[in-house]
Amino acid sequence: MALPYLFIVNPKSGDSAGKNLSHLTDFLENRMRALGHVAQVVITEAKNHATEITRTAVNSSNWRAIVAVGGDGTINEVASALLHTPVPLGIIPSGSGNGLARHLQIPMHPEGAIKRLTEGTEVRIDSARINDIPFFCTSGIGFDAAVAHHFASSLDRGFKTYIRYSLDTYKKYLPVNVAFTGENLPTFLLTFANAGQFGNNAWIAPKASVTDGSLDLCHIRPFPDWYAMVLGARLFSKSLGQSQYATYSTFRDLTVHTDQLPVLAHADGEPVTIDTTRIQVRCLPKSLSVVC
Ligand SMILES: Nc1ncnc2c1ncn2[C@@H]1O[C@H](COP(=O)(O)OP(=O)(O)OP(=O)(O)O)[C@@H](O)[C@H]1O
Repeated sequence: MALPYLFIVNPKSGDSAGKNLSHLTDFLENRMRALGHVAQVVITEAKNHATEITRTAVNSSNWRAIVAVGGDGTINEVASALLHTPVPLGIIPSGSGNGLARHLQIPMHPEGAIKRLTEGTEVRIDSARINDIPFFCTSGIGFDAAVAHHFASSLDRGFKTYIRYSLDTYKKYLPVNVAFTGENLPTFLLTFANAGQFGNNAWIAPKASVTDGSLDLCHIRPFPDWYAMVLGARLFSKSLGQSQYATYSTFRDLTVHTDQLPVLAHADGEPVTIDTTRIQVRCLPKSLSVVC
């Protein structure tokens, strides 16, 4: 008999305050059954629960795929437990930004995402770590981390909330000094990108590839206030590489020093606080299978 799929649903992701969970569960089970597959659906009860569910599932059964139904935070929790295993990750995007799903061109609509899940191919992609914290899409210190920390305090999610919190953070934000590759630079933002976007088609590293065995480094130095709109426009038109304030390179292993403790960082949009001034970021080539 064909192996079953396990769907792990985050009820708190995206614009999901009023998400009808029994409707979603029925939809996933019925749609999969109609396509001739067996599906089991589990709903998370707290932060990090998805990692626990995945770890137990991988150790106790064989699965065709374990599917994160949520945003980049949910993917991070599921994928962390699938690293270096043969079990592939599936994605049904239902987060606020869905950066990795968009990068992989997985349809945003559940119907299309299920079709991709059942008909797509398995690809071995890179993952990464900031210190010992795994990430799959982007991580960073500076402005994007400040937004992630601010956003985490919000009860609302979704794209509009991201924009509101980004503008709010910008008004109070002060650039930091960061040392990397032998230079100490005033920094608005320093992003480590496995995939190309933060989510919502905000392309921070348009040339990033999840299969090239390296991460893209995007450094944006402080800019005058009038330039913020230009930067925003460039972010959403995939042309940040043409900005005079942005510098790009690629790396496999990078050491970053900052004099601000604790360091506010993010991993896939989830706020992370680091207690060391020395930060190590490294790529783990081909460490995760994804159906896409
Ligand atoms: N049952 C739950 N109760 C509360 N929080 C949860 C639960 N399940 C998961 N979470 C947390 O919800 C947070 C948000 O999840 P996720 O990142 O998937 O959605 P999002 O932030 O709306 O989307 P994106 O990351 O794509 O912008 C994560 O930090 C995750 O750990």
